[in-house]
Amino acid sequence: MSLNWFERGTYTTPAPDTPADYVAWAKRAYEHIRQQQQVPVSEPTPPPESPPVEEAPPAPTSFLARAAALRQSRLAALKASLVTSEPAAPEVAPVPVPTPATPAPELDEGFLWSAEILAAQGRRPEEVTLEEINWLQKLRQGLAKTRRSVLNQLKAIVGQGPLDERAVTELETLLLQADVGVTVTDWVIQQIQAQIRQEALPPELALKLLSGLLRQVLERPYQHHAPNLTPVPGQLNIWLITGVNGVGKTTTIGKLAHLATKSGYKCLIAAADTFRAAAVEQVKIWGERAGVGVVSNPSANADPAAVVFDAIGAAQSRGVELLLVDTAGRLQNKQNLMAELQKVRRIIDKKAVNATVESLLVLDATLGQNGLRQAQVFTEAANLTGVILTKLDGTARGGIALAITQELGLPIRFVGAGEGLMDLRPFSSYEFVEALMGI
Ligand SMILES: Nc1nc2c(ncn2[C@@H]2O[C@H](COP(=O)(O)OP(=O)(O)OP(=O)(O)O)[C@@H](O)[C@H]2O)c(=O)[nH]1
Repeated sequence: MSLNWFERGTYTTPAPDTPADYVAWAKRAYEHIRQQQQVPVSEPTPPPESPPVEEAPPAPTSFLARAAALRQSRLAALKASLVTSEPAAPEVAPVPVPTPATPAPELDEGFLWSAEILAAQGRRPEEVTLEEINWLQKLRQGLAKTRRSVLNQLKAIVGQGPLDERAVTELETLLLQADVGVTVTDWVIQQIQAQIRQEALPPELALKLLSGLLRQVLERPYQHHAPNLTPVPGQLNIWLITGVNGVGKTTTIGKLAHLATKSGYKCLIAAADTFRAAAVEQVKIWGERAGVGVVSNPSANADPAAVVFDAIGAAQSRGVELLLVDTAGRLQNKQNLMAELQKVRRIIDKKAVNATVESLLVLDATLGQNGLRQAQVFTEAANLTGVILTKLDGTARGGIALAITQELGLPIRFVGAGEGLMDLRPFSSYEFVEALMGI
């Protein structure tokens, strides 16, 4: 099977020890990606005229400035080493360079940051793909608003030195502003206070402590749910995709279908949001983009359960492994919504006895705490097993991810950070917190 894009995997390679090792790792990953693209490594990185580090920027004083300067110097070292280790340009007639499927990677600060995140998780540079690097950069850019509006101030507080009571109060305000929610904020503050009562924390350790606490909150649902959500190959998996209209359900189904086909799964979509005719048309367009068939019923206001019935039949006869079911999301009438989702569920349980069923709620991150209230309704109606958080690219409320895991007790399974086919990936608490807090 090809690379499984649903798997987060646990990697065993030890993370690099020193900053220099991280640079070497990034260099190998960069060269590996360039080789995969069959583009000569030589042309895009002109030697720095004079190493940027030696251009004597004003002496950084704060912890944040020092960290940024350190990253810049690593980047300069990485570029320089790439240039010096190149073979001489071959003296052969130019061979037409195949057009790469995706543009050549930029060896920039974003690449280095992404490489560090992958290396720290025990990945090997030879396994890394450009899509992963691009995704991490996208996630980091997506969370930039949250980071800038709130968390940069937050880091400045913990980065200034030992935390006093005033700093703790400021921390509290900032976490609430990021839509982290009262419960999580209280818990984080309690933990931090317990720690600073014992010792004054240097800035680096205070930041680490904070990141660790945020990760703990995001990972709490794994006590009751598996940490990964991967379709079981060779059997039918049915994922019910629920959520209010406009949160990005259809787009998400298209993106999931794309991940599935890329990973080698046989995938099918059931257009069971029959309430709006346009919804069926939209889902068909996404199905086409992802190269996945769509089962629908052309008659107006067709019974969604009947569409699901037909789709299960088609899935079983075609050996489909992942059936994605688009459901209606109107909330005007909770009873109807509940009855409809329950009917769909009954059909699945009857007709696909052995299928692995997931019920995933799509939430729009830009709605912040309001999204959580919608979620309560679906929790009652749809027997939810996880959440997909969309539109992280357009919000300063990225902290809502923490409120979701805390308040709903459900794992975040995927995050969306853009409108393109590739802009959705399985959730990783490590990557999320690094993108949120990353310097
Ligand atoms: N910026 C951004 N936009 C997104 C994302 N996901 C979806 N969208 C946009 O959100 C809008 C609504 O997306 P849909 O997929 O149609 O939402 P829906 O929940 O299916 O809504 P209905 O079709 O009305 O049921 C579209 O313009 C999408 O392009 C995301 O991760 N980031």
